[in-house]
Amino acid sequence: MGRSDSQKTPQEPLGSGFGHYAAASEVVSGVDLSGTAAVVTGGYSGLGLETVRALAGAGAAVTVPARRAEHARGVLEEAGLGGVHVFDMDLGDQASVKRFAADYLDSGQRLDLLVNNAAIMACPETRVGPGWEAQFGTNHLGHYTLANLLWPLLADGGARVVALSSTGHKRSGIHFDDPQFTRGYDKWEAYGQAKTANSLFAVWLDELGAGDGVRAFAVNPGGIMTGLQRHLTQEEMVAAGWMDASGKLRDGFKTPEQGAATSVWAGTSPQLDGRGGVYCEDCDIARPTDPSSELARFMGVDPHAVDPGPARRLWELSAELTGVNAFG
Ligand SMILES: NC(=O)c1ccc[n+]([C@@H]2O[C@H](COP(=O)([O-])OP(=O)(O)OC[C@H]3O[C@@H](n4cnc5c(N)ncnc54)[C@H](O)[C@@H]3O)[C@@H](O)[C@H]2O)c1
Repeated sequence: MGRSDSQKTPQEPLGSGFGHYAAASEVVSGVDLSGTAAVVTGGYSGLGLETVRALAGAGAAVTVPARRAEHARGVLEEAGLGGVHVFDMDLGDQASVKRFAADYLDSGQRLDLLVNNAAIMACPETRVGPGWEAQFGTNHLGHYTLANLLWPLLADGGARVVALSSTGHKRSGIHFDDPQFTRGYDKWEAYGQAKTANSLFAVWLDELGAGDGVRAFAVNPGGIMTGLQRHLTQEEMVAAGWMDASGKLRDGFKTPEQGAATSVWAGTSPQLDGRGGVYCEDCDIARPTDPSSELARFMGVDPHAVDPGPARRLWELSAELTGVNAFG
């Protein structure tokens, strides 16, 4: 298990040929995923729903673990995706994650792709589980436990794991001295920590899993208006530079179907065979952030989000907090 440094995938683009606005359906056009199975968290709204649509459209059997399963079933049926399996799961509740993982393992299904897509963003200070900061507890620790408990199936299938990160990672590394923000809460710093955690999780899972053929990728989907912004006022979105005062989005925003493209690409592209542990955007491996570029706020990956040192330390912290570690 594990790899030597010389086998690491460089954080450099491959030239996938898909542009910024490629749609998820284009990425799987002509691709046959029948006989494969995927789990997509939060796969009934925003990017998750479009990820499910693309994967199921290409023939994959898709399961959506959902906090509101009845609601999720209704949405999926209305979207013409009634064949998608839906289970209950609240990522902020470790017992619920464990129940879902046990149910999935019992279901006899295989697992070729896990998309850790669900998240909350910039919420008011909230605690989950034993007092964990909600964005860290939900976006990172929930998915950490889910992937570790599904590890036997991931390893069986030589699966890929896709972890949704964000340009939000640029806002913060991991606060190893106070990961739960007990000394003062900042909603963007907490989202930044959680999205850095999603990326570092992919880096270290890839390190641990590559020997068993399991490869992991972090994905920045780009900017897309979805339910994720529910905790923000229009003034805050203007201040963030996402829209002008009239509410018009800045250039570069994507539709949800375009926003799902990089998740689908990272989960299925043969170009990534034998690679992993990298941060992707616009259907390619992202470049490291170029500080001289005007787009540096929105594009590229900051070194702290792909650094194996904190990635390993975060894994150890997560194992200690959750009591779960498939590699312990
Ligand atoms: N929309 C953007 O501009 C953007 C930008 C960068 C990254 N992302 C990332 O993309 C992913 C998808 O976001 P989206 O924009 O589609 O948002 P969304 O709000 O439409 O979807 C998030 C999903 O997560 C689910 N979820 C939230 N809390 C949960 C919990 N406790 N248990 C189970 N499920 C839970 C929600 O029910 C929802 O289905 C997120 O990881 C987000 O951080 C989005």
